[in-house]
Amino acid sequence: MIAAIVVDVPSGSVNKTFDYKVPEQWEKWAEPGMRVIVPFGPRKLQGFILELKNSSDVKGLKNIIEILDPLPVLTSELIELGQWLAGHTLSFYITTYQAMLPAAMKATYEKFFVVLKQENLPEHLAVSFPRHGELSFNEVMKEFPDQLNEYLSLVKSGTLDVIYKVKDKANKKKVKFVSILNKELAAELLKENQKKAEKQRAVLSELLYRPPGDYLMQDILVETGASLPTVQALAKKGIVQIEEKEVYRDPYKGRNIKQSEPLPLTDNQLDAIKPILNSIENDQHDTILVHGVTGSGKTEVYLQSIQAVLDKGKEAICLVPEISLTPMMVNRFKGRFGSRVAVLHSGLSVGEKYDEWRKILRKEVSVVVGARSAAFAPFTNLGIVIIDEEHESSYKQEDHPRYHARDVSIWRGKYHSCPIVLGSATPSLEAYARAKKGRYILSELKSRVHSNPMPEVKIVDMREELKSGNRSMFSNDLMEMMKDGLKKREQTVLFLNRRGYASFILCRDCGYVAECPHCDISLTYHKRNAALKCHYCGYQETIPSACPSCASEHIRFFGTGTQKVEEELAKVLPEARVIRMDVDTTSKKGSHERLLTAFEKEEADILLGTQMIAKGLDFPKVTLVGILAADTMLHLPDFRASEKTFQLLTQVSGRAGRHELEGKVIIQGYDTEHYSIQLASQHDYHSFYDYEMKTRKLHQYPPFFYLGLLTFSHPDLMQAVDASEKAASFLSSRLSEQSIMLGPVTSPIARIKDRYRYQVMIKYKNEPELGNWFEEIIFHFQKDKSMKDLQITAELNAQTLM
Ligand SMILES: Nc1ncnc2c1ncn2[C@@H]1O[C@H](COP(=O)(O)OP(=O)(O)OP(=O)(O)O)[C@@H](O)[C@H]1O
Ligand SMILES: [Zn+2]
Ligand SMILES: [Zn+2]
Repeated sequence: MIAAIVVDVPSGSVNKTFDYKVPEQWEKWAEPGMRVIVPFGPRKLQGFILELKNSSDVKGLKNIIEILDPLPVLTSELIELGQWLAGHTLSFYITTYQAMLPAAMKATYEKFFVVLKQENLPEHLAVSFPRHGELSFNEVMKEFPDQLNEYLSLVKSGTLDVIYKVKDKANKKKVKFVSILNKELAAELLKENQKKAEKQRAVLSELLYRPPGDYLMQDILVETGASLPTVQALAKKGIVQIEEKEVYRDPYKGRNIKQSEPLPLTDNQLDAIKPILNSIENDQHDTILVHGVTGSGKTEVYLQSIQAVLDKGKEAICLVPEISLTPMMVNRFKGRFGSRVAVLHSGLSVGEKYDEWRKILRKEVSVVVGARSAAFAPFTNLGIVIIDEEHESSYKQEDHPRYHARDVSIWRGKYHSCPIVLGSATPSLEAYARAKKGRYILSELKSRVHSNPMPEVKIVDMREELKSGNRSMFSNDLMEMMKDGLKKREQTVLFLNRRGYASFILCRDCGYVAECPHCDISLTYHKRNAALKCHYCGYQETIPSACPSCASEHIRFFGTGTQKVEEELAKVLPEARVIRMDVDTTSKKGSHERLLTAFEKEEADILLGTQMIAKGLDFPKVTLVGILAADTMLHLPDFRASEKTFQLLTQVSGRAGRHELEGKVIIQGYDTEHYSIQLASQHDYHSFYDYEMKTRKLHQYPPFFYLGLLTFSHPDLMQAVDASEKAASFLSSRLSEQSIMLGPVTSPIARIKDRYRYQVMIKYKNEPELGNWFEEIIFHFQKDKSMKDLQITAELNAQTLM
């Protein structure tokens, strides 16, 4: 039997499968989708079996060394999806398959020195080798770095050899259980009245007191104060039995989740769910865009759609952006579907994620709630994929494979003939345009559930405030309303828009801004360790006390951070209890949840935070939302800047007045005339859509054109320019008339990690060969040995130009 295997070598010449022989003893259970270890040149590498066949054209095939999985980890659907995805995102097969699996299943490789000729090994090195004769390469690097050359020359002379070992990180958690094996012996021992076996007797009486069964060793030890050797002694005597069993690490263990029943849907919700249920009923693939204003009850529509899918014996995936995957959100799903829900998000440990994933593979759950990569959940009877907050940019992975969860989901929807639901209060222009064209079904929820009005929004121009003598970061209106809220014991959400808000160091005399010496980007100020950091390469330096350019002492931190707002709040509203949520206060595991729960229990009056409080929160007592610095994002070099601003303001405003109490919103900024701010304050998505579509059309941006992007980077500027020019001339002779080529030009960030970056952008409507041309370009430069420092990234449907 022959296996076609894709091997863990992400490089151009190996994006294909290799044939290996399946050793006889494994022929019975080898299956496509299993991970294997194979020899590859001098190394051992991980790979996936994609296909089994009877013959191969290749002579002298090597054997598979090991099959890692007892069952396939990639379903036949995922194998097919991976091949499509590799083409669609211009990535390697191996990279796409690895992206579908939890990180724990990705092999790591470790190098070892082994002794071939003991007699030639110098004494001072021989002592470092453990008895089994294998010394880890990493250990040498760490412990004896200056001996490395000596080791390497011994490899050359044949005294030592280097071997590679594959390490599988996917460890299962095993836990010890104990049970009574022989009741009579136990009873006998209990009767004895010796002092010395006191602890043993405590264990036995505890076990005999309980109904017969296996008990967690840990519990028994805690209960009786005995130690493990005590129980092991009992096991030796044949009185008890100790067993190791595999258990799942459950991140939500011990949590009390209130069960919820389906709510009777409002008329609006009934209208919105109709096309979804119709699609489920008829096993039909449709993409349905649910455009529902904030607080319109989209989640209930999702939950009841999922119920309909489960009733048919099928499975459901619900994707949620990482930052709104709050415990509150998880509880809504667990409350409805209980232990049938698995959760996948980055807050889980590698082991926890692996366990949640295996529950899916083993069909122990039928609902998955998770961030982007949950789109690959290995269900085999998928009945629906729901993408909440469809417009979120985090659904696009900005690293290989550069996939969009929406595209992956729609592919799967076609495969399983089931509906894909996209939901948002502020749909992406792409999705809404497709819905208008009839490619998606449009389902609108125009009003809030409790038929509350949308909150009243007031825009405040901070330049006017300054003119009238208010130098604080809060406008007079916002101050008044916060005070009012305090009096009425209602709650306030204060949102500080950080994205695009450079917290950099600026010299007030000469305008000098501290920049990274390796990247063309300003350094970010970190108060906690008084350092300046580069977010692209990790470079760090201490804050200068004088300007390096003019020696002035007026060099200081510029920009508003949440910490600063908190300090100011303490000055102007000392009686208010404030909870601050940002990367600093939520870095510890569980702190995110703790803070939100405290706010929910009304232990604070004001929730102050950044992007992480913008979405999904549903607190009945919140009546005021204040948005500080609403316009900062508008100045980013990003054609989506207006769209992102509109979405963010709408989402944040939507936190106010969701239940019985009416809500109010204050938007503060400097560029408040901008249409994205004005229209967000009027909750007018449709006018925003029309206006923004006109600008996109005028400037030939998505959704009217796709963006193809080729980025060249090289330590030598001229080489980067040269390569990009060659590529541009190659493309310009091939592109159709309708397409537009821009560049080569420097990338918006011209240098990262000492590599200069140049880009060529193609705006196109229909260019079926473009992917092939990009690959040809990459392949061409890969063959060119003089260009080995060149890196190229290619994208067919770029979301940003950064
Ligand atoms: N049919 C219903 N009857 C009563 N209450 C409902 C109903 N549907 C939803 N709700 C409640 O209305 C509130 C808002 O619903 P939900 O959070 O789902 O809105 P949403 O559309 O997801 O809003 P956002 O986009 O702002 O997150 C929730 O507290 C929810 O429990
Ligand atoms: Zn200066
Ligand atoms: Zn840097």
